[in-house]
Amino acid sequence: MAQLATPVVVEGRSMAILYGSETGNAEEIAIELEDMARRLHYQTKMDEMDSFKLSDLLKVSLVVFVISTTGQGDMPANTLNFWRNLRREKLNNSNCLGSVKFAILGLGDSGYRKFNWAARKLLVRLLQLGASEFFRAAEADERHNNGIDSIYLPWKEEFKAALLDKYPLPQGTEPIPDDQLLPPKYSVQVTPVMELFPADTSATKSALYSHIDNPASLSQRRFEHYERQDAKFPSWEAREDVSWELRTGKSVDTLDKNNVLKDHPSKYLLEKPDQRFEGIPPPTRLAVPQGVTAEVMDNSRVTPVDHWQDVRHISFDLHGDEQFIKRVVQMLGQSVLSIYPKNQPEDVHDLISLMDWASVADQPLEMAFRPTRLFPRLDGKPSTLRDILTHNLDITAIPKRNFVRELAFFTTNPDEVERLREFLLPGNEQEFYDYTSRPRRTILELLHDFPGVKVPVDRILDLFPIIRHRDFSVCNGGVSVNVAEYDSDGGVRDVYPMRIEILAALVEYKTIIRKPRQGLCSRYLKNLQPGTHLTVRISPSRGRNVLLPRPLGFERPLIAVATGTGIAPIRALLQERAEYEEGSGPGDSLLFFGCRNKRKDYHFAEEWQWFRGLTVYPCFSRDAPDPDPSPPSPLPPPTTWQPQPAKTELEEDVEFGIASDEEYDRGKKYVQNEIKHRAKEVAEMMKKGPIVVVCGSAGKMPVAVRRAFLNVLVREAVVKTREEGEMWLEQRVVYWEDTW
Ligand SMILES: Cc1cc2nc3c(=O)[nH]c(=O)nc-3n(C[C@H](O)[C@H](O)[C@H](O)COP(=O)(O)O)c2cc1C
Repeated sequence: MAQLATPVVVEGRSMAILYGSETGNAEEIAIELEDMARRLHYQTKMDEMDSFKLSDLLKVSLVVFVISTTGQGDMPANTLNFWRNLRREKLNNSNCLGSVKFAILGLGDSGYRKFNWAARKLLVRLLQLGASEFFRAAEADERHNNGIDSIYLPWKEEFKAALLDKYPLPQGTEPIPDDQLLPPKYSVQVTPVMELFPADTSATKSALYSHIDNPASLSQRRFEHYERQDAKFPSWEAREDVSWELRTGKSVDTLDKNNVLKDHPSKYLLEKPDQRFEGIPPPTRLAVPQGVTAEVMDNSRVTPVDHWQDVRHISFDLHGDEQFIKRVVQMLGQSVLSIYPKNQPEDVHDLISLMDWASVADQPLEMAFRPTRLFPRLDGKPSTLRDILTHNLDITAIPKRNFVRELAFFTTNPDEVERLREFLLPGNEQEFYDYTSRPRRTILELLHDFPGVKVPVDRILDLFPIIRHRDFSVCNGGVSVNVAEYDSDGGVRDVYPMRIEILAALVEYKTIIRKPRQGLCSRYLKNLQPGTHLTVRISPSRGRNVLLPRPLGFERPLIAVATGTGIAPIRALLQERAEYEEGSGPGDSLLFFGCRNKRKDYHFAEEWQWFRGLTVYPCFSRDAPDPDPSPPSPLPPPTTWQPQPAKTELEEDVEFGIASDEEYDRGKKYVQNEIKHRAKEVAEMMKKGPIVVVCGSAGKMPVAVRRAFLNVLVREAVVKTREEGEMWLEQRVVYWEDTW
């Protein structure tokens, strides 16, 4: 391993690097910036914005924010507390951040209407509170040729130069070069066996399998220690010998000395050994902040097996006290369920073998200092390396630059060092992309390609990314259907189970290296068995404020547009509205639902008839034109609309690569075309100031749908121009997009 180069502690030279990130890009950049700052001898603190108090900003000499924009110009979820504090009214005109010097790098996508809004909002507020910008802000754009790197990489170089220029290093101190290894940021240590069992100083390896003649042997006590921790994960000796047994067909109860029984630890296992490497990760739960217990009740595939996509309808019972259930009910129809996926046992085993970690894999770890996002075990027991690799670290993520850079320090093979460093040289971005992102190569696969790499255990938290939770829109709503207040004897329960459902499209694909791939969470969900208990989190979805308080919002008509699993939040909303039918009653609803085939992915088709006042226009993009053109709704087909030549700006959907009117006429139905096709009906509803909800994949669809609405408003003379139409949508309509 390379020699350590320790940054010098320089008085007053400190930097906080705070990130707001949904999918990890901002976090990766924050990690890189921290590395750069440490090499310039800054004392650093890098974390999610939410883990930082406002007053902490005053304690460091410089603050760098790396923040992406999500939703429709929204702040990422892990910044919301920080942002709420920053916006408190009583801070107005206080100049409370007068001593703070900051820089902002925003990440966004100029395909969205509110490009980099999170960074812009943050910048404005920090300046309002008296903070000063010590380096110019930049807005990286996913749309550029090299994605966010096109702006970020040159910005980083300029930023580094500015730091050295404005805050020079003390005389005699030089920046630490990139090819020298910095000390780890986090502290991980395998608990020494002697510390676990201090009385056992005379224990020797020969005692390992001989506790019959040495009843207090180290191995016996050590095994029992692990056994108590988690019956499913015995010590490494057990694993090694189980695989030996499977290979040789010999029994574990063999004699290793005359008349001494080799009492194998696997005798104590509660399950058959060969089950332990089947695809199901152990159900060990993590102490997720605000997490709740959910029990899987059902996990059914809703698309036929011959359909390209496996879509799951999964229901859970949440367990909590009355107060908790009431809180959840308040937001149920407009909430997201966060799931924390785990790695597969065979992948973990594979990594342990590759890294030669078998001898320590099942020993408890001491983590004096760990990343905020790395949640410990819920049962309070110390995590082992195998635990961390199973539940916390994303060993099948696509390797990022930080990972590859660090890895070069942990191989003794000079060819591997050269190859790894080559990836990161300026000009080799495409090569790196072709090796990693394009084929969606995983960290585990990369490590197989570089067999000389042996990562020391104390580096794992610095090196491997942490598993991110995945959010799923809840697809059921309403109060009465969800709360079971009585147990089977009719008595009131202390704990109220509450049913919560999601619709999850599993990500499975073939890449250019022709290996079938599965997302981490998809693989986890696919194997999730009814009866499994897991820790989840439930939180309001972003559009909630617009639609609540109930039932006010529900008195307005609804125009819902969904594609694919985007139907999930809309089903929840419709169920919520149905709750109020008896009272104030919801307005009429129109649903435009886009999918491929009527018989394959028309989710919840059989349910729509039960909603009063709902008209559904399904749009099947891959079905042949219906021989019977009558729509499945009681409304008469429109008579006034005629396809127009693509003359006006409003009709240039083709520019977006989406279906044109001609394609529509050939039977390719897309939601945006159908909206235009139903212009009269949509316009009538638009005049009533409806709630418009657009859910599904981000990108072209929401843009095309908004254009279709503008098209309708102009064609049907609700407004005169597109600009007026935009104002109509802003002011007269509640327009909510939930896309991902
Ligand atoms: C669902 C979704 C919504 C987004 N909304 C916006 C947006 O409103 N404005 C914008 O500039 N970028 C938007 N983006 C682009 C992200 O900001 C960009 O991909 C960024 O690199 C993500 O960084 P992160 O991984 O740190 O979250 C959106 C991306 C997604 C997936």
